[in-house]
Amino acid sequence: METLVVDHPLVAHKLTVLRNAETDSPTFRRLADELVTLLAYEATRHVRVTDVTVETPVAPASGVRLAQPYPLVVPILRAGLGMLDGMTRLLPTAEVGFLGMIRNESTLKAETYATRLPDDLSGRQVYVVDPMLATGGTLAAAVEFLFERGAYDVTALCLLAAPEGIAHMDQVFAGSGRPIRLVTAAVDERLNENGYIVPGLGDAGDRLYGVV
Ligand SMILES: O=P(O)(O)OC[C@H]1O[C@H](OP(=O)(O)OP(=O)(O)O)[C@H](O)[C@@H]1O
Ligand SMILES: O=c1cc[nH]c(=O)[nH]1
Ligand SMILES: [Mg+2]
Repeated sequence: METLVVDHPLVAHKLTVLRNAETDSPTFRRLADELVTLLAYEATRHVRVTDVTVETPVAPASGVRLAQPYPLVVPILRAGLGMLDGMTRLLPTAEVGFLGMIRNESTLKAETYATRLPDDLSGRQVYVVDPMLATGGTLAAAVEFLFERGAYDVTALCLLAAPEGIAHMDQVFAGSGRPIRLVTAAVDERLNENGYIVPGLGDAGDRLYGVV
């Protein structure tokens, strides 16, 4: 998996506030939204465009516009919803599909409880948004699902990633031949015995939406 850690002082600043256990939920939501827009700028570097010519008030100018079919953005519920608006702000013509997944906190295995995606993703560029890549079980299952439906490539935007999760993705998709990219604000040290990212930011879903 091609991994890009966005190295920028504004990203580092916002991430530091997100990590702080004293940051309240409204601030956490706002900063997650701001951060994803900064990550999305890098994550869309490979978005497909077609050449066009427009008439400026002065002369013809060569340019580009987003190619069709437009990209598909897939938030992984629940925490990924906190990154959806920031993503569609940058890609307003994108379609949105939904994957509901939850990690069983005893086994750390991902379970899928909802899918609302186009049946045929042939040729589509897909952007998966989920704040946390921990063991990698959730993202691997999501990417497998998207490839089964024909996705052309998948770019994951995660606020934080663990080395174990990146290694898991590399192992699962070794030799798959399909482009998979990760854009993240930081790769942290490790996972703890409960599968939480260290130092991390805690449970992203709970910090966005409360403990349910
Ligand atoms: O890499 P993994 O070990 O699979 O863990 C990462 C997953 O855990 C979190 O979701 P969670 O299962 O807590 O669901 P939630 O969004 O409803 O809180 C996170 O948003 C990822 O989806
Ligand atoms: O640190 C972690 C790991 C998985 N899910 C989270 O929300 N946080
Ligand atoms: Mg959670």
